[in-house]
Amino acid sequence: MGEKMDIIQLKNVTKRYDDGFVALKNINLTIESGKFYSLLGPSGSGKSTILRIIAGFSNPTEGQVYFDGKDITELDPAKRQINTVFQNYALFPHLNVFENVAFGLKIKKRSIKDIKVAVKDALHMVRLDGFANREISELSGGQQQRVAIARAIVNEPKVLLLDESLSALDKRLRKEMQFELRAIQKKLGITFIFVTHDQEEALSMSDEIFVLNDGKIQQSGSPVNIYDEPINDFVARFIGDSNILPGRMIKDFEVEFANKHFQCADAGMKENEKVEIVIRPEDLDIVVPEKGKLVVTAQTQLFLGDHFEIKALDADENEWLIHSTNACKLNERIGLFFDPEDIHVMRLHESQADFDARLDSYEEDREND
Ligand SMILES: Nc1ncnc2c1ncn2[C@@H]1O[C@H](COP(=O)(O)OP(=O)(O)OP(=O)(O)O)[C@@H](O)[C@H]1O
Repeated sequence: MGEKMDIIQLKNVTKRYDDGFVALKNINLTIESGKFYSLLGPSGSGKSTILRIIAGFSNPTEGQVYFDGKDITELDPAKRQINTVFQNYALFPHLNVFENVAFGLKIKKRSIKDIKVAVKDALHMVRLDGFANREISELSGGQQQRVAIARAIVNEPKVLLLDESLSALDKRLRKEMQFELRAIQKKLGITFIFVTHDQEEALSMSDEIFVLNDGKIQQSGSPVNIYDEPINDFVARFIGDSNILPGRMIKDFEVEFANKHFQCADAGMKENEKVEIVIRPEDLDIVVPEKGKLVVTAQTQLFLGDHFEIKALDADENEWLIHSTNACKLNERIGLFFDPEDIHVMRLHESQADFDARLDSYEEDREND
């Protein structure tokens, strides 16, 4: 694979639908060739709208879309070197696997010989050798998914868009397809842009994640970067479990929360600036009370296979979530130990009430899924 280059750019893209609803607010993003990207966000955050704009099925109200440095904002979708795999796969039920995959090439009037070779290669790529003559109704969900991918990659797109395309699969198959998709992307070396509202899925598959909320990009970066350095409490809560507490910067590298002063790894904020601190549950170690930086009392404990999830209260009744490989005694004082770099300090961006309302609607949507 050659040098990394920018393949898609969205510049100041705003989308206002006919009813006046603004689904995207001044989106700027850059996609490099050969990488696996996820657009991650709750329902209604604008993920599919971005995908439709990249594919050309929808036009931005303001702003430009560039492909390989050329402005394609007004270009017909069929003329873009971009293919989409839709959530419902949109396979033709009356055509068999071969005919489904061959469809686009037939429209392009490629020779029968070429089509046969290309379809065979595409089916091989998605590990469906020998399935060419099967009817769509004779395939499992995962196999249909793979036919949909074969049908897209047979056109040799430079970019493949995948819209919530694993959401119809059961959990086990979904995991399998996550590995499979990632493997296909690596083999092909083309850019994948994957839409999901599942943070674990995005974290495990992507080179880069764009976290979206309310029509805006909240944060972009590698999975590790987004997990370890969430930029605001939306991202901190959306990605993984967190302990989030109000705090105050004392000075560089010193922060106050839970009525105590702690060393931290953050600097450059104003003295007395109000902040929020994030500590991930797996960064808390349980120690004897005398050695703890904080003393809490464990209230509940759940065994989750590879760790215990413990909920505990500190002296101010702040609740702490702890992931521990060892069990602890309930209703007894335990110490919590953490390193300065495990404290992540966030500046305040939005009111708690606004955030809570959004989180509630996100959780409702997940429950309805
Ligand atoms: N044609 C339309 N007219 C008006 N509003 C629309 C239209 N299409 C989408 N929207 C609104 O734009 C917002 C973003 O929609 P979009 O489908 O991009 O979200 P999403 O993040 O992909 O959500 P989901 O995960 O539920 O698919 C939503 O509030 C949606 O109701």
